[in-house]
Amino acid sequence: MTSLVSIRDLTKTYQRGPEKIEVLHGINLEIPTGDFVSLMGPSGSGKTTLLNLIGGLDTPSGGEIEIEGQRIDRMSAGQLSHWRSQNVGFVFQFYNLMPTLTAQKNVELPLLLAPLSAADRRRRAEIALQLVGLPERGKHKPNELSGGQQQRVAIARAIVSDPKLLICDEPTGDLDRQSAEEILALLQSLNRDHGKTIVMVTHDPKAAEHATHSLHLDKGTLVEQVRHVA
Ligand SMILES: Nc1ncnc2c1ncn2[C@@H]1O[C@H](COP(=O)(O)OP(=O)(O)OP(=O)(O)O)[C@@H](O)[C@H]1O
Repeated sequence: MTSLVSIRDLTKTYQRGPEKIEVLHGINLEIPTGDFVSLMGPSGSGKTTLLNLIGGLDTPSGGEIEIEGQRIDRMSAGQLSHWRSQNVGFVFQFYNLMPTLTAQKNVELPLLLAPLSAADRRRRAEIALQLVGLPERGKHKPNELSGGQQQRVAIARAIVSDPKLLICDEPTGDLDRQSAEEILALLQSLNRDHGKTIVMVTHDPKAAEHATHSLHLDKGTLVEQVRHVA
């Protein structure tokens, strides 16, 4: 199986005042195309740091990150931002929707820089909202939607540019059990039926069970990798 993500000897050091703190200590990891990977571990173990490096939101202190054959650790800030917009969709715990915009306009946001007509943007956002099960909520503002519905809008925004990779940081962390299960089922369907490779940080072992593969980080080191039987 080919890898979508190849990570070699990855380190990340933060400067805190005069102190340098290494939070990732030489991670080696292959994520095959089509995997749904959960990333678990204690608070402060480096999960979000690793996730942000894979998604190109931050740059490593050492080592290599290759995604679909592209060395993203060697890209300039401008190249990385362009690469992200074409290749990665992001889903966060608190949805990060624009409160003044309708669901439809929130989903259209990542398309504003693409060479598309307004009608094409509208059509693509409608398709994405249909895919997440919210075809009739396009005109609603985020505060008129439940948490689960807001997360669906955020997922529609993440997939509207058709990226291969979805990066999810605690996507169910703010939801009740039933809404969480619905969001996890949606992520599973995007993985199985639409070929998205997903990397998801979670504290919830039940959420991790929906993944095909679990990784465990402890104090900046990968300590366990488990492949789930489908
Ligand atoms: N920008 C930063 N500057 C300095 N230190 C940071 C920065 N970001 C994270 N850290 C530190 O790096 C370590 C790992 O943080 P990270 O957020 O990756 O952990 P985590 O496993 O995602 O934690 P949690 O489960 O609590 O979200 C922590 O000690 C954190 O304080």
